Amino acid sequence: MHKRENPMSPSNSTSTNVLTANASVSPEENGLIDSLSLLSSEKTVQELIQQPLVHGNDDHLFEFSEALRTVAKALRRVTEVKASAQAEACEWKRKYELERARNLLLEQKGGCFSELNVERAGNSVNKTESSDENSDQCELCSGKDDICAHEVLRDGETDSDSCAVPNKMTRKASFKLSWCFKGEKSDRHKHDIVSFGKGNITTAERSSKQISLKWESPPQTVLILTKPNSASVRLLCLEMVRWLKEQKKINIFVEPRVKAELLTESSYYSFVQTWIDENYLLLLHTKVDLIITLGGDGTVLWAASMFKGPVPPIVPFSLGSLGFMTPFYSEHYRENLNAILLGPISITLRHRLQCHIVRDAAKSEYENEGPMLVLNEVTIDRGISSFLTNLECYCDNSFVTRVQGDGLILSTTSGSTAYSLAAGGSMVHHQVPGILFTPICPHSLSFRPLILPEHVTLRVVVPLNSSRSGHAWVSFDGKNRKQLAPGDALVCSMAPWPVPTACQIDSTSDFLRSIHDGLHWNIRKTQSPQS
Ligand SMILES: NC(=O)c1ccc[n+]([C@@H]2O[C@H](COP(=O)([O-])OP(=O)(O)OC[C@H]3O[C@@H](n4cnc5c(N)ncnc54)[C@H](O)[C@@H]3O)[C@@H](O)[C@H]2O)c1
Ligand SMILES: Nc1ncnc2c1ncn2[C@@H]1O[C@H](COP(=O)(O)OP(=O)(O)OP(=O)(O)O)[C@@H](O)[C@H]1O
Repeated sequence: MHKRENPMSPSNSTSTNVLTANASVSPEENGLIDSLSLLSSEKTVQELIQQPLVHGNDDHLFEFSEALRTVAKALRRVTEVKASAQAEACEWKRKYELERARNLLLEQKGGCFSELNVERAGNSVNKTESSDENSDQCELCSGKDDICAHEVLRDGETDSDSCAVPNKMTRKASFKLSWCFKGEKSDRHKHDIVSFGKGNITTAERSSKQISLKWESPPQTVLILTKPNSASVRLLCLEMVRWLKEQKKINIFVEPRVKAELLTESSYYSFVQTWIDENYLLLLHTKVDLIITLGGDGTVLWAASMFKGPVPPIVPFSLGSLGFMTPFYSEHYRENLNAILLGPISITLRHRLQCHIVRDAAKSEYENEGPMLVLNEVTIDRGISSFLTNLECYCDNSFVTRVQGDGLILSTTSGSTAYSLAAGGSMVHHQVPGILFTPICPHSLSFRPLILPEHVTLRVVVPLNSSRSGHAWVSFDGKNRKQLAPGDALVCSMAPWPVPTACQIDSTSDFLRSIHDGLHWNIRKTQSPQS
């Protein structure tokens, strides 16, 4: 007959663990306590269940061994239920992520397919086939040097309701983006940022290079956005609309206010398209190949704020006072637009920050606010309060600092020449990936501005105990001020949708020109040579 082993015998590994743990209690008690903690391991549970029953004179030992087996079985049932719940949760998560990825893909392809009945254009069979291949491989990447390509899209019959011009077939132009190196198209773009072959660490990419946009099909639809209340802007708009329509056969969208202005001028402009329902803006990026802004930096900010997702390339014409983001001169609009409609165009991808307000009083996630996208900066300040702000700042959950002063600016690199600069922050080239952390009038001699990497998530909390300063105020690109109550937080990270702006020359030349011309940066009379 098979000799059953005593589970408490030193030869048994489980019982060895059980018996050697705690010397201050009896072996039986000690074994039970430690066994319970060990039972959390699935292997241990299995081993205990498979233990043979104890046969011997010691009734206590027998009972103890039976109790252990019962506990082990119960724990195994719990583990099984938990595992199956986890598997189910994983499966739902996978389905959710698949569905989400599919929706994003559809959105990138051209908005809500089902709502708008957007189809791929059939004007070129080869082109459609090749874009199908690309979309299988990677929706956005189609070649070694290419960053992404748009597909040619066509509207169906059903989207006339919110648009002044009914059932007009408009196409989204197809384009390719590629990296350039010192003005040349480079075939050296690699996806590996760091390689460490043979133990030697080398880097291939440190920041994005100049990006070039090449049209694959001609752009056909342009959205013109204008600064309000300006006679010169209005005149230029009238002229530009006529020129684009008559010389370039371009479809034109304007804001409802501008359409009304154009019609007051002449009924000739009735071909210009607009929208009535603000929801139409959600799909505007699927219609528009280019955006032209006529105004100053504020008009570029306005243009960016209209697009909560992807943004078509912006061509900013300067009709303002400073024009950091507006490199094109309005006097030369014909030459500039001729060149841009033909392509290729050097573009700057201006990163945006996406911000959420997490309310302390919110009962569920849905009561929080966001995302709000900013091209320049998000500012948290003391508003009309005469007390210092008291803001706790965290970076990826690590405590950064407490801001005691007038407030804090979280800025993009595009915004580095705006409010952040005025508050003592550095000017940063737009292609340097980073988030600027700039205090406003900090009451501390040692508070210097920081630049943090672009992948971090920043959280600025108004502490619950901030009894003196109480509330703080948050504003987005200088607009949409909202109050933050004690306990509320602003959470901020890099948005996935940059604002592509056309360059006059290239990103670096335009940046340097803007700080020289706009700010007279480092202008000083040259010291005369010693005589
Ligand atoms: N003390 C300050 O410098 C201060 C205070 C408040 C707001 N602002 C800036 O104004 C911006 C809003 O601009 P607006 O045109 O709607 O308001 P606005 O008409 O009041 O213009 C503010 C000024 O900021 C300039 N500006 C805007 N963005 C810039 C940028 N990226 N680089 C350099 N200068 C820039 C504009 O050209 C304009 O001269 C905010 O995002 C903020 O950066 C600056
Ligand atoms: N299409 C628009 N609709 C409503 N407001 C707009 C529009 N375009 C611009 N604005 C607002 O008008 C204001 C002035 O615009 P903008 O900054 O372009 O002109 P500016 O002040 O003359 O130029 P600069 O900023 O170079 O000094 C800004 O606050 C901007 O947000």
